[in-house]
Amino acid sequence: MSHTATMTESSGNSRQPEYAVEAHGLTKKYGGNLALQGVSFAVQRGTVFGVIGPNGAGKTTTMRTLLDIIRPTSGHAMVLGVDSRNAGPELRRRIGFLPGELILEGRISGRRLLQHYADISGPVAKGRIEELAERLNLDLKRPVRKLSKGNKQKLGIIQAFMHQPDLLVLDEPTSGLDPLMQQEFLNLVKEARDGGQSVFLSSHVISEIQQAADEVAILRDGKIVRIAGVEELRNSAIRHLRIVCTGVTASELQERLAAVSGLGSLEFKTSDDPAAVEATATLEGEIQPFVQAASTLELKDLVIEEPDLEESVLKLYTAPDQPAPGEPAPRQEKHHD
Ligand SMILES: Nc1ncnc2c1ncn2[C@@H]1O[C@H](COP(=O)(O)OP(=O)(O)OP(=O)(O)O)[C@@H](O)[C@H]1O
Repeated sequence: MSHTATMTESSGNSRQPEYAVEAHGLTKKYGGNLALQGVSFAVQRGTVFGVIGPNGAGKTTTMRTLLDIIRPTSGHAMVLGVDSRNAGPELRRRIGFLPGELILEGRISGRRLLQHYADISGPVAKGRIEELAERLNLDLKRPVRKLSKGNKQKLGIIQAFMHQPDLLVLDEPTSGLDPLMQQEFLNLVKEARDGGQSVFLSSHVISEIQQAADEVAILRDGKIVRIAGVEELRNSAIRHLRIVCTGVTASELQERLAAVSGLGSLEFKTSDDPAAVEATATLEGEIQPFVQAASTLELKDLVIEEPDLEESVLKLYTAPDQPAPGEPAPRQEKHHD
């Protein structure tokens, strides 16, 4: 595999990498424990890429590898066009990192701490720290050690965003934030993306990924089980439906719908109308085959609910590794070269 990043011409003479991050077969072993097992993905520049997965899936390990805090056992990553193993201070300044476990102690005020970070990270526009603190409702005068968990998290977010880095790497960024602040954080992410910055974030919260990310990777046991656009994931998600019809018995209804792909088993209910048959079921994937089959019935009522992204992601957390025969293989890696 090539160790050079894919480059595209941008305006002027400079060549910019097409991908802000490219992970190529990252593996990480801790003794006998395989924390990462060949993780590959690519984050297109100017987009938000979310990683979601259960505890211990390898999200933090992936991030630490990208930042060269730890070295992969095998594989490599390109970050802003540079091999992460060659990451020097210059590359670090172009990255805003919010670690998952933020340890902030000391008597100094939030403002002093941020100024100290600004000396390391490079120039911060005048008034930027105050603007972010105001938006996140954080008192910069308070000593850091006296801040609550949520307020420490806000300081962490400010230090990651303040110098408007090309890439933001954010590990569980909203942990400890109240819903209003979570929303403000999501606004910051959208603004960063709209300004051309790239964002790589991890989360446990599916709704947050759904709101913030363009693309999402689902990580489980150190492996990526699926990478998809949020819309694509939603379209393949599970929907709940309810059907009420006349002119058929329960078993005839079952027979008529038996061939519909993605339809779960029908659960029959007692209908208000004694002449009608009522059933509920789940539907996965395309709705067209079901709608077609349903159109041949004497429908009294049909409800197809909004797809439930959460349910479908949770299913992927526990789904078997290999796709069932006849099903398309999950998309694991984007084209890089
Ligand atoms: N320093 C370490 N030494 C040994 N094992 C480790 C170390 N760091 C992580 N692991 C193991 O690697 C696996 C992945 O951990 P990681 O922290 O990357 O998961 P995560 O997806 O970030 O989980 P969480 O959502 O709980 O933060 C886990 O099994 C964890 O126990």
